[in-house]
Amino acid sequence: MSTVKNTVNRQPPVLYIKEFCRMKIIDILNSKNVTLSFEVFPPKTAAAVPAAEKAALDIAALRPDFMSVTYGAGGGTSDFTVHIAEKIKGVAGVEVMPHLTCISSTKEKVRTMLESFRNGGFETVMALRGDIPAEGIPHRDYGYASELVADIRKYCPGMCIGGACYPDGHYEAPNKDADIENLKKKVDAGVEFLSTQMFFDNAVFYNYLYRLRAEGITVPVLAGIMPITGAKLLGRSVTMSGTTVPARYKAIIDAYGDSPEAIKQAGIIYASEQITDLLANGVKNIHVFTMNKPDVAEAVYSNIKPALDYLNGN
Ligand SMILES: NC(=O)C1=CN([C@@H]2O[C@H](COP(=O)(O)OP(=O)(O)OC[C@H]3O[C@@H](n4cnc5c(N)ncnc54)[C@H](O)[C@@H]3O)[C@@H](O)[C@H]2O)C=CC1
Ligand SMILES: Nc1nc(=O)c2c([nH]1)NC[C@@H]1CN(c3ccc(C(=O)N[C@@H](CCC(=O)O)C(=O)O)cc3)CN21
Repeated sequence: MSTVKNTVNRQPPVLYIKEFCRMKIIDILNSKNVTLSFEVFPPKTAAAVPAAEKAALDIAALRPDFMSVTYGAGGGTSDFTVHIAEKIKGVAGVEVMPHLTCISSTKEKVRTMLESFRNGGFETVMALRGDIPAEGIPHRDYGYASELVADIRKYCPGMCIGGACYPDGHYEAPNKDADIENLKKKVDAGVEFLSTQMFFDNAVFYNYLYRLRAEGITVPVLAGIMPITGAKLLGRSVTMSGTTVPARYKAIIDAYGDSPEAIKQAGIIYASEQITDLLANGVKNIHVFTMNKPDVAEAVYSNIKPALDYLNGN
């Protein structure tokens, strides 16, 4: 008589993505010559939800190719990431990629978040390690984004995964070569496209892209553009990104920093010019950190829309 071996399956059950969500970000990137996407961040408190919702929906009304919602970055809280993402997708019908960070998370929390992404109909997640909190790391389930990528692959097969990369090198990496080697591991773990940290010097980006391709990293790379609309934002951005600020940008901040209106317009012009140059040099995918400012997103978009339309054959 044969016996059936009673095996205990210790693997958690796999989460399947709902049928109805169909536009993965990688498919959007592959479907057009050039794309424009906008990033927003979630509110910090429940009281701030209506204003954040309105900002996100006003930005979505511009009809970018897709949007991303950060995971509690820059003072926001991850509690509202799914809520804001659902509004954008459900109300405006714009595809969304929620971010997910892992450094302050347990495996259980990651799984719960992935479940809520799946229930919200999201087919793409931006997998990040996340900023190290000032008060230290509360959990040690994850060390690097590549470990999160591996877990998403395991728990959510079929989920499209994006990752971050650093044209100026990540501030914790000993040098750019090591950073690119680590990036290769992350891509090999299952990242289908990359999105860069903000940069203000396109030459830095072109050089970086050349190095990625030479290392065999062939996935699409979204160029991350931050319109600097105030001197304070530049300070915060440099602190969080470690990116270099070209002398000509410093001169603009020095000249107009004290005039909110002048510096805002200068930031819009600088970002629009950066994007125009990137598109002219064959960069296909532009990702703008809108800082939840619909007027800034709209101004940048209207400057570059004719170029995008032309390159897309419209
Ligand atoms: N919260 C958000 O929405 C966003 C956050 N970020 C920030 O970007 C930063 C890093 O996140 P990720 O790029 O996802 O992290 P990552 O884990 O890919 O890389 C972080 C650092 O660890 C190094 N590293 C990676 N794998 C390694 C390995 N196997 N061995 C040794 N070193 C390794 C990298 O070179 C890099 O210096 C964080 O500060 C994150 O918060 C960036 C964009 C958005
Ligand atoms: N290291 C790092 N962490 C991030 O979270 C991050 C990046 N880099 N680079 C790409 C985008 C840019 N992000 C940003 C950039 C700036 C702020 C920021 O200045 N936040 C303000 C609050 C803004 C407001 O409430 O209006 C802050 O005080 O932190 C937030 C997110 C999120 N992303």
